[in-house]
Amino acid sequence: MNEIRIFSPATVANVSCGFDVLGFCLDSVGDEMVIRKTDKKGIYITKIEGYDLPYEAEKNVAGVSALAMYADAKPDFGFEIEIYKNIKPGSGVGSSSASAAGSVFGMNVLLGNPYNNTELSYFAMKGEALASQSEHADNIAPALFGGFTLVKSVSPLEILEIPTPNNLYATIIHPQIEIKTSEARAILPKDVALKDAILQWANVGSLIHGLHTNNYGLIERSLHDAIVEPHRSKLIPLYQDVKAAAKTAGALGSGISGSGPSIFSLCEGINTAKSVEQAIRKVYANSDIEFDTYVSKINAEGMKILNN
Ligand SMILES: Nc1ncnc2c1ncn2[C@@H]1O[C@H](COP(=O)(O)OP(=O)(O)OP(=O)(O)O)[C@@H](O)[C@H]1O
Ligand SMILES: N[C@@H](CCO)C(=O)O
Repeated sequence: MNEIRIFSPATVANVSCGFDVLGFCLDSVGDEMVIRKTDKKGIYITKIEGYDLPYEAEKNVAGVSALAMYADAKPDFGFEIEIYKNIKPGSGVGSSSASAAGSVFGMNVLLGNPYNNTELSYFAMKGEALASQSEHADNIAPALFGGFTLVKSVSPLEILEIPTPNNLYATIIHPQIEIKTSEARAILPKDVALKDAILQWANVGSLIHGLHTNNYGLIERSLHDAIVEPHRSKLIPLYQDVKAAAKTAGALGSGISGSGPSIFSLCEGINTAKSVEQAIRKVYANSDIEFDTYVSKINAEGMKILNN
């Protein structure tokens, strides 16, 4: 195989209480990428469609992750990368991660799969760091592993796969503003109060237990963020109104998707997810804010090969 076309999924990071640790994969939105071998050694981004992004490999997250893997693999050929971007950069559903993870996933297949998903996540984090000025894997991991993931540690990198209840859906609303992850990280406090930390790790533990036991009530009671949301929600217009409308329409809970501005709601069943979508659309419909919404099942597979 000398060329591969893939679907590289959008992802939701943090998942309320799990800042920089938890994430899940979406299946209704993602980028497409083509990676092909070339005789010319090195990494070359040869086509970008959808959004205006750098062609220089060192300035594009897809190229940075690819270069990191290339330096380790040392093949006697090069790779060309085409990016067909559907995920708006700065939207909060892992646009940078879809590129960073997709390039190394595609290269790995063309190399005969010498690396596992944790090793691929390591390379992809190098690309993610270009976008967010920090190495975090909570979008990268669900994009590569699929489903829900927990990043146990970054150094050494250890990623845990968490079971996904089969009737869990996500409703996403994306107000058309851009929030760069690097900026949304810069406003966070360096220290947290012990009482908030206790609440946070209690919720992370109970959320994980709820996912393991298909306990939707426990998932609902765990979707709270005492540490990051109070600072970042100020960046998102009508955030509290969206949360309230989603809850009234039956959502288990809502939170900021990644660094925002997208807002996710987790729902039991597709009918509830669609009702929540209708309810939260009304919140922005009465404002001058452009937005889009979608409902997505949790994508248990992650990356998809489109040309095999
Ligand atoms: N291939 C790429 N895809 C997306 N963004 C890229 C890419 N290469 C460089 N960038 C830059 O990375 C930034 C987007 O990453 P950022 O992490 O801020 O947003 P996001 O990934 O969409 O959201 P989040 O990480 O919160 O889910 C933009 O400044 C964009 O110009
Ligand atoms: N955990 C990261 C995810 C960014 O998508 C942050 O919130 O800054």
